[in-house]
Amino acid sequence: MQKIIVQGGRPLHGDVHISGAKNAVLPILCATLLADGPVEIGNVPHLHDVVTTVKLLGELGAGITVDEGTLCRGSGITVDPTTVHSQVASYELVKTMRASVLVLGPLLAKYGHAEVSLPGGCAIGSRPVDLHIKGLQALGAEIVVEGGFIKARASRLKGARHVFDMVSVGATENVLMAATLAEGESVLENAAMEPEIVDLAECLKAMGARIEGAGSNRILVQGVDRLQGGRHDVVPDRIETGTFLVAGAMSGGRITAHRTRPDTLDAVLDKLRQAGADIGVDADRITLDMGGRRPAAVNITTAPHPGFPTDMQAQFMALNCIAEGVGVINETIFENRFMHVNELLRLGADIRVDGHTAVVRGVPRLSGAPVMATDLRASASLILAGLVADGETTIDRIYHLDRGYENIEEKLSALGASIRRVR
Ligand SMILES: CC(=O)N[C@H]1[C@@H](OP(=O)(O)OP(=O)(O)OC[C@H]2O[C@@H](n3ccc(=O)[nH]c3=O)[C@H](O)[C@@H]2O)O[C@H](CO)[C@@H](O)[C@@H]1O
Ligand SMILES: C=C(OP(=O)(O)O)C(=O)O
Repeated sequence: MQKIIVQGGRPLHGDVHISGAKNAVLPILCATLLADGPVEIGNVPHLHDVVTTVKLLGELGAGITVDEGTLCRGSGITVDPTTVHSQVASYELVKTMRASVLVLGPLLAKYGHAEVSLPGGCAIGSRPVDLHIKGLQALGAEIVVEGGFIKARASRLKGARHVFDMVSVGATENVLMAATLAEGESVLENAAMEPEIVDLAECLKAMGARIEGAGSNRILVQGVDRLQGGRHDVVPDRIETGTFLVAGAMSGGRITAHRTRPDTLDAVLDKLRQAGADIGVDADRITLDMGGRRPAAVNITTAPHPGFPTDMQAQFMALNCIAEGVGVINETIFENRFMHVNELLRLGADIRVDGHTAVVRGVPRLSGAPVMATDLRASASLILAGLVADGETTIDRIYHLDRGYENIEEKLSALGASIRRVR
């Protein structure tokens, strides 16, 4: 089992290059199933979740070509869906990565049937898929849940107006992908507005889909008979960007994140400014300068985009742990996303949890200790805390981290952190 060892106390300075977004590339890889020809995807991050998705597409029969380093940004993956011969996504793969459920809409729309294992819950919450199912049913699919599988059929999906009961990123993605090949017009109301939805829509449009309004809560899709191959570069990862900026802020340093998209990070940048950081923004660059200051505690309530992202909650919890003052964090998206609290307590943090609310009283110093990663962003928060703790912090179970951060140790080392992976 691999571990990460961090020696705390070094301010971070310098430049970091941001990778393509995990939460954009996974739906985009699934969307390639809709095409009648090869789809080339650029700026693909090297992540375990990407490997799992590629494995799933391979199991369905798609041809996969990986072009390492042939593109100036990230690597490229070409998916040729013309050889797909199976419409069944097995439990073995879906259970390791819930984004696999995003093959449901594309397979159903393209082949008229699909069987996808129910993803089940995960450490951060129960994560149901009823909204995905209801949205596809609105397009005319017949769906039963049987033997742990979602079994869907439709001779051809039919465009419809559908209002999502609540904002769901995954359900919006699944239904949006399915609607591209449905007959006639679909109107998706109360749609999620995340930048990853916009990126998915851009990729679908490059394949010939007719979509308007992605990024707003009302998406219009004119169904087409077929989608062709195309090419698309994945949007930079706003959560990776935010994680590095928080690391800079906690350490009192100055860092510049390159190849990012500041316009996807408004809520996070606002909170960093409130914490006392000077933030400079360019078209594809963000510079954070803390000038050696200790951050001020910030209050946070997670919400669908453009609200504060749940995927940045754990990292800001780490910031509040060493901030001046008291920060109150409300988690409204996932019922169990405070798994990092007990580990942060082991480092000397002062946190009290009551239901969905955590009250964090900043302490001047944390002290290094062995801790255990429980999920992806919890792992990131423990690294951030370790970077400013006295002495050594050892983080166990870091396989969670490899799902969503490309070369995090190398990137942090280049900024001056003392961090290494041991096997
Ligand atoms: C709105 C939101 O912030 N979504 C986050 C969610 O996306 P992800 O797509 O995983 O989750 P959803 O956006 O679908 O979930 C939002 C909420 O809706 C509920 N729900 C969802 C689907 C469904 O069929 N039924 C149902 O009740 C969920 O339990 C949750 O409380 O996790 C991702 C990974 O952390 C984040 O990148 C997304 O920003
Ligand atoms: C929890 C996350 O991802 P997933 O939905 O893939 O588990 C995340 O990106 O923070």
